[in-house]
Amino acid sequence: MTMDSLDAVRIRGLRKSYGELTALDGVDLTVGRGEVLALLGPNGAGKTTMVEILEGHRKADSGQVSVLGYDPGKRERGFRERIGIVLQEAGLDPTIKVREAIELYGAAYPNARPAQELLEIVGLGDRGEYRAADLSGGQRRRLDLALGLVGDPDLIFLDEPTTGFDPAARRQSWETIAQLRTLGKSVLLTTHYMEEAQRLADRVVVLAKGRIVAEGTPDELASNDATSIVSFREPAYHETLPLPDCASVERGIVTFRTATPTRDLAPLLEWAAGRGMELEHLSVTRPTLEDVYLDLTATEEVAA
Ligand SMILES: Nc1ncnc2c1ncn2[C@@H]1O[C@H](COP(=O)(O)OP(=O)(O)OP(=O)(O)O)[C@@H](O)[C@H]1O
Repeated sequence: MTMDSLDAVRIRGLRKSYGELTALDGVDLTVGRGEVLALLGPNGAGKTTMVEILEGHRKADSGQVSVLGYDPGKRERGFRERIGIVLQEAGLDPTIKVREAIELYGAAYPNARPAQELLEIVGLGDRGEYRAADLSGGQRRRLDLALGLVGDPDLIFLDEPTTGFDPAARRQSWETIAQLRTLGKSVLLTTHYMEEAQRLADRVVVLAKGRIVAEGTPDELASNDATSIVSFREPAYHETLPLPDCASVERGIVTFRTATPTRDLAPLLEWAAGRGMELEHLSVTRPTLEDVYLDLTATEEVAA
Protein backbone atom coordinates (compact mmCIF):
# COMPACT_ATOMS: atom_id res chain seq x y z
CA MET A 1 0.00 0.00 0.00
CA THR A 2 1.46 3.35 -0.99
CA MET A 3 -0.67 6.27 0.11
CA ASP A 4 1.08 8.62 -2.28
CA SER A 5 0.40 6.66 -5.43
CA LEU A 6 0.31 9.21 -8.22
CA ASP A 7 -2.71 7.80 -9.98
CA ALA A 8 -6.21 7.49 -8.55
CA VAL A 9 -6.76 4.23 -10.45
CA ARG A 10 -4.25 1.99 -12.15
CA ILE A 11 -5.35 -1.22 -13.88
CA ARG A 12 -3.13 -3.56 -15.86
CA GLY A 13 -4.21 -6.71 -17.70
CA LEU A 14 -7.52 -6.99 -15.86
CA ARG A 15 -9.53 -10.11 -16.66
CA LYS A 16 -12.82 -11.38 -15.35
CA SER A 17 -15.05 -14.16 -16.64
CA TYR A 18 -18.40 -15.46 -15.52
CA GLY A 19 -18.20 -19.10 -16.55
CA GLU A 20 -17.79 -19.14 -20.33
CA LEU A 21 -18.48 -15.45 -20.66
CA THR A 22 -15.49 -13.09 -20.72
CA ALA A 23 -16.66 -9.82 -19.18
CA LEU A 24 -13.21 -8.13 -19.05
CA ASP A 25 -10.61 -9.27 -21.54
CA GLY A 26 -7.32 -7.66 -20.53
CA VAL A 27 -8.06 -4.03 -19.64
CA ASP A 28 -5.35 -1.40 -18.98
CA LEU A 29 -6.60 1.87 -17.59
CA THR A 30 -5.34 4.82 -15.58
CA VAL A 31 -7.31 7.59 -13.91
CA GLY A 32 -5.04 10.45 -12.85
CA ARG A 33 -5.46 12.38 -9.61
CA GLY A 34 -8.03 15.10 -10.09
CA GLU A 35 -9.10 13.64 -13.42
CA VAL A 36 -12.71 13.10 -14.47
CA LEU A 37 -12.86 9.98 -16.61
CA ALA A 38 -16.01 8.84 -18.40
CA LEU A 39 -16.44 5.15 -19.11
CA LEU A 40 -18.73 4.55 -22.06
CA GLY A 41 -19.90 1.33 -23.62
CA PRO A 42 -22.99 -0.52 -24.79
CA ASN A 43 -25.01 -2.76 -22.48
CA GLY A 44 -22.95 -5.73 -21.40
CA ALA A 45 -19.60 -4.11 -22.27
CA GLY A 46 -18.19 -4.83 -18.80
CA LYS A 47 -18.45 -1.36 -17.20
CA THR A 48 -20.24 -2.47 -14.04
CA THR A 49 -17.91 -5.45 -13.62
CA MET A 50 -14.90 -3.16 -13.84
CA VAL A 51 -16.29 -0.53 -11.48
CA GLU A 52 -17.31 -3.19 -8.96
CA ILE A 53 -13.78 -4.61 -8.99
CA LEU A 54 -12.40 -1.11 -8.37
CA GLU A 55 -14.83 -0.59 -5.50
CA GLY A 56 -13.78 -3.90 -3.94
CA HIS A 57 -17.18 -5.51 -4.47
CA ARG A 58 -15.97 -8.10 -6.96
CA LYS A 59 -12.80 -10.16 -7.34
CA ALA A 60 -10.77 -10.04 -10.55
CA ASP A 61 -9.56 -13.32 -12.08
CA SER A 62 -6.18 -11.81 -12.93
CA GLY A 63 -4.41 -8.52 -13.48
CA GLN A 64 -3.22 -5.70 -11.26
CA VAL A 65 -5.58 -3.18 -9.75
CA SER A 66 -4.54 -0.26 -7.59
CA VAL A 67 -7.03 2.32 -6.33
CA LEU A 68 -5.50 5.29 -4.47
CA GLY A 69 -2.55 2.97 -3.88
CA TYR A 70 -4.69 0.23 -2.29
CA ASP A 71 -5.64 -3.23 -3.49
CA PRO A 72 -9.43 -2.85 -3.44
CA GLY A 73 -9.87 -6.63 -3.05
CA LYS A 74 -8.59 -6.33 0.53
CA ARG A 75 -11.30 -3.82 1.43
CA GLU A 76 -9.14 -2.10 4.00
CA ARG A 77 -10.82 0.53 6.12
CA GLY A 78 -8.51 3.29 4.90
CA PHE A 79 -9.50 2.44 1.34
CA ARG A 80 -13.23 2.45 2.03
CA GLU A 81 -12.95 5.83 3.76
CA ARG A 82 -11.28 7.45 0.77
CA ILE A 83 -13.65 6.38 -1.99
CA GLY A 84 -17.19 7.64 -2.49
CA ILE A 85 -19.77 5.57 -4.29
CA VAL A 86 -22.80 7.37 -5.66
CA LEU A 87 -25.48 4.79 -6.16
CA GLN A 88 -28.63 5.23 -8.16
CA GLU A 89 -31.15 5.45 -5.32
CA ALA A 90 -29.42 4.67 -2.05
CA GLY A 91 -31.93 2.65 0.02
CA LEU A 92 -33.01 5.46 2.32
CA ASP A 93 -35.89 5.42 4.78
CA PRO A 94 -38.34 7.77 2.97
CA THR A 95 -39.32 9.47 6.24
CA ILE A 96 -35.76 10.48 7.11
CA LYS A 97 -34.94 14.17 6.77
CA VAL A 98 -32.30 15.17 4.23
CA ARG A 99 -29.91 16.59 6.84
CA GLU A 100 -30.37 13.54 9.09
CA ALA A 101 -29.55 11.19 6.22
CA ILE A 102 -26.27 13.01 5.57
CA GLU A 103 -25.38 12.99 9.28
CA LEU A 104 -26.21 9.29 9.53
CA TYR A 105 -23.96 8.41 6.61
CA GLY A 106 -21.28 10.78 7.88
CA ALA A 107 -21.09 8.98 11.24
CA ALA A 108 -19.21 6.15 9.51
CA TYR A 109 -16.31 8.43 8.51
CA PRO A 110 -13.55 10.06 10.52
CA ASN A 111 -13.50 13.24 8.42
CA ALA A 112 -17.15 13.67 7.49
CA ARG A 113 -18.00 16.96 5.84
CA PRO A 114 -20.55 19.12 7.67
CA ALA A 115 -24.09 18.42 6.41
CA GLN A 116 -24.88 22.03 5.54
CA GLU A 117 -21.68 22.39 3.50
CA LEU A 118 -22.63 19.29 1.48
CA LEU A 119 -26.16 20.52 0.97
CA GLU A 120 -24.79 23.77 -0.44
CA ILE A 121 -22.39 21.91 -2.75
CA VAL A 122 -25.17 19.85 -4.30
CA GLY A 123 -27.65 22.75 -4.44
CA LEU A 124 -29.97 21.53 -1.68
CA GLY A 125 -29.02 24.27 0.80
CA ASP A 126 -32.66 25.02 1.65
CA ARG A 127 -33.90 21.40 1.68
CA GLY A 128 -32.19 20.09 4.84
CA GLU A 129 -35.47 19.75 6.75
CA TYR A 130 -37.36 18.06 3.88
CA ARG A 131 -38.14 14.38 4.12
CA ALA A 132 -36.32 12.26 1.51
CA ALA A 133 -39.70 11.14 0.13
CA ASP A 134 -40.71 14.76 -0.57
CA LEU A 135 -37.78 15.52 -2.89
CA SER A 136 -38.21 15.54 -6.66
CA GLY A 137 -36.35 12.88 -8.66
CA GLY A 138 -33.57 15.30 -9.57
CA GLN A 139 -33.24 16.52 -5.97
CA ARG A 140 -33.12 12.91 -4.80
CA ARG A 141 -30.17 12.24 -7.10
CA ARG A 142 -28.43 15.31 -5.68
CA LEU A 143 -28.96 13.88 -2.22
CA ASP A 144 -27.41 10.61 -3.47
CA LEU A 145 -24.43 12.66 -4.61
CA ALA A 146 -24.19 14.38 -1.21
CA LEU A 147 -24.23 10.95 0.47
CA GLY A 148 -21.39 9.80 -1.79
CA LEU A 149 -19.37 12.88 -0.83
CA VAL A 150 -20.00 12.79 2.90
CA GLY A 151 -16.71 11.07 3.81
CA ASP A 152 -14.78 13.67 1.78
CA PRO A 153 -13.48 10.96 -0.59
CA ASP A 154 -10.54 11.42 -2.95
CA LEU A 155 -12.11 9.26 -5.66
CA ILE A 156 -15.78 9.21 -6.54
CA PHE A 157 -17.60 6.58 -8.55
CA LEU A 158 -20.66 7.93 -10.32
CA ASP A 159 -22.90 5.35 -11.94
CA GLU A 160 -25.05 6.82 -14.70
CA PRO A 161 -25.66 9.95 -12.64
CA THR A 162 -28.39 11.48 -14.81
CA THR A 163 -30.22 8.48 -16.27
CA GLY A 164 -33.92 9.24 -16.34
CA PHE A 165 -33.53 12.99 -15.79
CA ASP A 166 -35.38 15.64 -17.72
CA PRO A 167 -33.07 17.99 -19.66
CA ALA A 168 -33.22 20.77 -17.04
CA ALA A 169 -32.41 18.42 -14.16
CA ARG A 170 -29.59 16.92 -16.22
CA ARG A 171 -28.03 20.33 -16.75
CA GLN A 172 -28.29 21.13 -13.04
CA SER A 173 -26.61 17.85 -12.18
CA TRP A 174 -23.83 18.53 -14.63
CA GLU A 175 -23.14 21.79 -12.85
CA THR A 176 -22.98 19.97 -9.53
CA ILE A 177 -20.70 17.25 -10.88
CA ALA A 178 -18.49 19.85 -12.55
CA GLN A 179 -17.98 21.32 -9.07
CA LEU A 180 -16.31 18.09 -7.97
CA ARG A 181 -13.47 19.04 -10.25
CA THR A 182 -13.03 22.33 -8.46
CA LEU A 183 -12.81 20.35 -5.19
CA GLY A 184 -9.90 18.44 -6.76
CA LYS A 185 -11.65 15.07 -6.71
CA SER A 186 -10.90 12.22 -9.09
CA VAL A 187 -14.08 10.90 -10.69
CA LEU A 188 -14.90 7.74 -12.59
CA LEU A 189 -18.23 8.21 -14.27
CA THR A 190 -20.16 5.62 -16.24
CA THR A 191 -22.69 6.97 -18.68
CA HIS A 192 -24.64 6.21 -21.82
CA TYR A 193 -24.88 9.89 -22.76
CA MET A 194 -22.23 11.24 -25.09
CA GLU A 195 -23.14 14.81 -24.27
CA GLU A 196 -22.58 14.05 -20.60
CA ALA A 197 -19.13 12.61 -21.30
CA GLN A 198 -18.30 15.59 -23.49
CA ARG A 199 -19.42 18.11 -20.87
CA LEU A 200 -17.89 16.54 -17.80
CA ALA A 201 -14.96 14.32 -18.68
CA ASP A 202 -11.30 15.17 -19.20
CA ARG A 203 -10.94 11.81 -20.88
CA VAL A 204 -13.27 9.19 -22.33
CA VAL A 205 -12.68 5.45 -22.46
CA VAL A 206 -14.91 3.31 -24.65
CA LEU A 207 -15.31 -0.29 -23.56
CA ALA A 208 -16.88 -2.91 -25.83
CA LYS A 209 -16.98 -6.64 -25.19
CA GLY A 210 -14.57 -6.36 -22.30
CA ARG A 211 -11.89 -4.46 -24.22
CA ILE A 212 -10.98 -0.82 -24.53
CA VAL A 213 -11.70 0.13 -28.13
CA ALA A 214 -10.94 3.86 -27.88
CA GLU A 215 -9.52 6.33 -25.44
CA GLY A 216 -8.81 10.06 -25.47
CA THR A 217 -10.20 13.49 -24.71
CA PRO A 218 -13.68 13.99 -26.16
CA ASP A 219 -12.19 16.25 -28.85
CA GLU A 220 -9.43 13.78 -29.69
CA LEU A 221 -11.89 10.94 -30.08
CA ALA A 222 -14.12 12.94 -32.36
CA SER A 223 -11.20 14.27 -34.43
CA ASN A 224 -9.46 10.89 -34.74
CA ASP A 225 -12.16 10.09 -37.19
CA ALA A 226 -10.85 11.51 -40.45
CA THR A 227 -14.19 11.33 -42.23
CA SER A 228 -16.72 14.04 -42.94
CA ILE A 229 -20.46 13.65 -43.27
CA VAL A 230 -22.05 15.11 -46.40
CA SER A 231 -25.80 15.53 -46.53
CA PHE A 232 -28.40 17.34 -48.62
CA ARG A 233 -32.06 17.09 -49.48
CA GLU A 234 -32.78 14.46 -52.12
CA PRO A 235 -33.45 16.29 -55.42
CA ALA A 236 -36.41 15.32 -57.58
CA TYR A 237 -35.48 13.33 -60.73
CA HIS A 238 -31.95 12.43 -59.79
CA GLU A 239 -31.35 9.14 -61.59
CA THR A 240 -27.94 10.31 -62.76
CA LEU A 241 -26.87 11.94 -59.51
CA PRO A 242 -23.16 11.01 -59.12
CA LEU A 243 -23.05 9.60 -55.58
CA PRO A 244 -20.44 7.44 -53.87
CA ASP A 245 -21.53 3.82 -53.30
CA CYS A 246 -21.87 4.30 -49.56
CA ALA A 247 -24.55 7.02 -49.90
CA SER A 248 -27.94 6.33 -48.39
CA VAL A 249 -31.28 8.13 -48.45
CA GLU A 250 -33.41 8.35 -45.37
CA ARG A 251 -36.57 10.43 -45.08
CA GLY A 252 -35.61 12.43 -48.16
CA ILE A 253 -32.08 13.24 -46.95
CA VAL A 254 -29.06 11.90 -48.86
CA THR A 255 -26.09 11.18 -46.58
CA PHE A 256 -22.63 9.75 -47.02
CA ARG A 257 -19.38 9.53 -45.06
CA THR A 258 -16.18 10.35 -46.87
CA ALA A 259 -12.52 10.94 -46.14
CA THR A 260 -12.29 12.98 -49.36
CA PRO A 261 -15.22 15.40 -49.29
CA THR A 262 -13.73 17.79 -51.87
CA ARG A 263 -13.26 15.00 -54.42
CA ASP A 264 -16.71 13.51 -53.79
CA LEU A 265 -18.50 16.84 -53.83
CA ALA A 266 -16.98 18.06 -57.12
CA PRO A 267 -19.09 15.84 -59.43
CA LEU A 268 -22.19 16.47 -57.35
CA LEU A 269 -21.81 20.24 -57.53
CA GLU A 270 -21.08 20.04 -61.25
CA TRP A 271 -24.19 17.88 -61.74
CA ALA A 272 -26.37 20.37 -59.87
CA ALA A 273 -24.83 23.46 -61.49
CA GLY A 274 -25.28 21.91 -64.95
CA ARG A 275 -29.01 21.74 -64.23
CA GLY A 276 -29.22 25.17 -62.60
CA MET A 277 -30.20 23.42 -59.37
CA GLU A 278 -29.48 24.01 -55.70
CA LEU A 279 -28.57 21.03 -53.54
CA GLU A 280 -30.85 22.07 -50.74
CA HIS A 281 -29.64 21.92 -47.13
CA LEU A 282 -26.19 20.88 -48.33
CA SER A 283 -23.80 20.47 -45.40
CA VAL A 284 -20.38 18.98 -44.73
CA THR A 285 -19.92 18.26 -41.03
CA ARG A 286 -17.46 16.48 -38.80
CA PRO A 287 -18.69 13.42 -36.92
CA THR A 288 -19.76 14.09 -33.34
CA LEU A 289 -18.50 12.04 -30.43
CA GLU A 290 -21.79 10.20 -30.63
CA ASP A 291 -21.23 9.26 -34.30
CA VAL A 292 -17.75 8.01 -33.44
CA TYR A 293 -19.04 6.06 -30.46
CA LEU A 294 -21.79 4.42 -32.49
CA ASP A 295 -19.28 3.41 -35.16
CA LEU A 296 -16.89 1.96 -32.59
CA THR A 297 -19.54 -0.08 -30.87
CA ALA A 298 -21.91 -0.88 -33.75
CA THR A 299 -20.71 -4.43 -34.36
CA GLU A 300 -20.55 -5.11 -30.62
CA GLU A 301 -24.18 -4.05 -30.14
CA VAL A 302 -25.36 -6.45 -32.82
CA ALA A 303 -23.33 -9.26 -31.32
CA ALA A 304 -24.44 -8.57 -27.71
N1 LIG B 1 -22.90 -12.09 -11.81
C1 LIG B 1 -22.86 -12.38 -13.11
N2 LIG B 1 -22.96 -13.66 -13.54
C2 LIG B 1 -22.88 -13.96 -14.86
N3 LIG B 1 -22.72 -13.05 -15.84
C3 LIG B 1 -22.62 -11.76 -15.48
C4 LIG B 1 -22.69 -11.36 -14.10
N4 LIG B 1 -22.54 -10.01 -14.06
C5 LIG B 1 -22.40 -9.59 -15.35
N5 LIG B 1 -22.45 -10.63 -16.20
C6 LIG B 1 -22.29 -10.56 -17.67
O1 LIG B 1 -21.04 -9.95 -17.95
C7 LIG B 1 -21.15 -9.06 -19.08
C8 LIG B 1 -20.72 -7.67 -18.66
O2 LIG B 1 -21.71 -7.16 -17.77
P1 LIG B 1 -21.61 -5.73 -17.08
O3 LIG B 1 -22.77 -5.61 -16.16
O4 LIG B 1 -20.25 -5.55 -16.49
O5 LIG B 1 -21.79 -4.76 -18.33
P2 LIG B 1 -22.15 -3.19 -18.39
O6 LIG B 1 -21.20 -2.60 -19.38
O7 LIG B 1 -22.14 -2.63 -17.03
O8 LIG B 1 -23.60 -3.18 -18.98
P3 LIG B 1 -24.85 -2.13 -18.74
O9 LIG B 1 -24.55 -0.91 -19.55
O10 LIG B 1 -26.00 -2.90 -19.29
O11 LIG B 1 -24.94 -1.88 -17.27
C9 LIG B 1 -22.59 -9.14 -19.54
O12 LIG B 1 -22.66 -10.04 -20.62
C10 LIG B 1 -23.33 -9.68 -18.32
O13 LIG B 1 -24.46 -10.44 -18.73
